[in-house]
Amino acid sequence: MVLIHFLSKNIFRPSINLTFRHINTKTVTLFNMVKYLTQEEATNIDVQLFNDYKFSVDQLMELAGLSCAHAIAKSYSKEQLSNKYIIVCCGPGNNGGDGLVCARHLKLFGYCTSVYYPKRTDKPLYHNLTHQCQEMNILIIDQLPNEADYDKYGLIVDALFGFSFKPPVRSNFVPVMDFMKCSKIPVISIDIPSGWDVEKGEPEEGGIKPEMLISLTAPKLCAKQFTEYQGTECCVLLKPN
Ligand SMILES: NC(=O)C1=CN([C@@H]2O[C@H](COP(=O)(O)OP(=O)(O)OC[C@H]3O[C@@H](n4cnc5c(N)ncnc54)[C@H](O)[C@@H]3O)[C@@H](O)[C@H]2O)[C@H](O)CC1
Repeated sequence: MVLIHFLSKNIFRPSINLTFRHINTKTVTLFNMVKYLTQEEATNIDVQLFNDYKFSVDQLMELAGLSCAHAIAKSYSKEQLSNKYIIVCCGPGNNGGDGLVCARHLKLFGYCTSVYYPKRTDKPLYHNLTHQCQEMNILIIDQLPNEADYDKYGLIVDALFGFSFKPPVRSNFVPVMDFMKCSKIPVISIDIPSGWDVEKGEPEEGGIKPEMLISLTAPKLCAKQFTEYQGTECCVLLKPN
């Protein structure tokens, strides 16, 4: 889980106190350190970062995508993936933008990287992020891989929907959701496992089961379905319960 410690007084001041209290025992758990956010709280932090702290979306997205690439590289070595592709599935919102940035940095780290971006957002930021991927020779694919090609892929990065997702998934995204659910290629989700309710978690009918969740800023309530970890690392591999 990657926690990008943005400067939100409301969220992180209590966490800092707790961190100090636990330092002597050497058993700091993430569970005790951070608050799990509701959908509304996550949205409000975003608003606060833009309006009060004057961050731009480009700044935050670059930081988010870079952190995701670091978390992935730390958890899955190039040797382990043995030249298999990482496919980054990008959605229409900022979560998809994080995915495009992440893809660019993964490529810079030397991973074979491709992007599936079915519903491109018609805004300059997204045009630029897509252009940067293309300029870096990242393969942008228009079709999901066929079953026969699944063994060319070592990882799926799920950057389809983040904290603004409202279930159920609309029909045009069902094929990519099915790909992430059924392909057996390990999935890493950025911020929220796509298709999960941000607060209640996996849908009753069964959703994607990411091997790793990268939480941005702070985990959202759905992350309680992952085991918390001990230690002070800000990036660790979590196994689903
Ligand atoms: N402060 C931070 O932590 C930052 C987080 N970032 C990332 O931004 C997302 C949240 O981005 P947002 O644009 O608000 O929304 P999403 O990407 O979650 O998706 C909106 C997008 O999805 C469509 N949509 C919603 N529900 C459905 C549905 N049921 N079916 C189909 N499509 C759906 C909606 O229409 C929009 O088009 C956060 O999670 C982080 O990943 C920022 O990058 C940096 C700051």
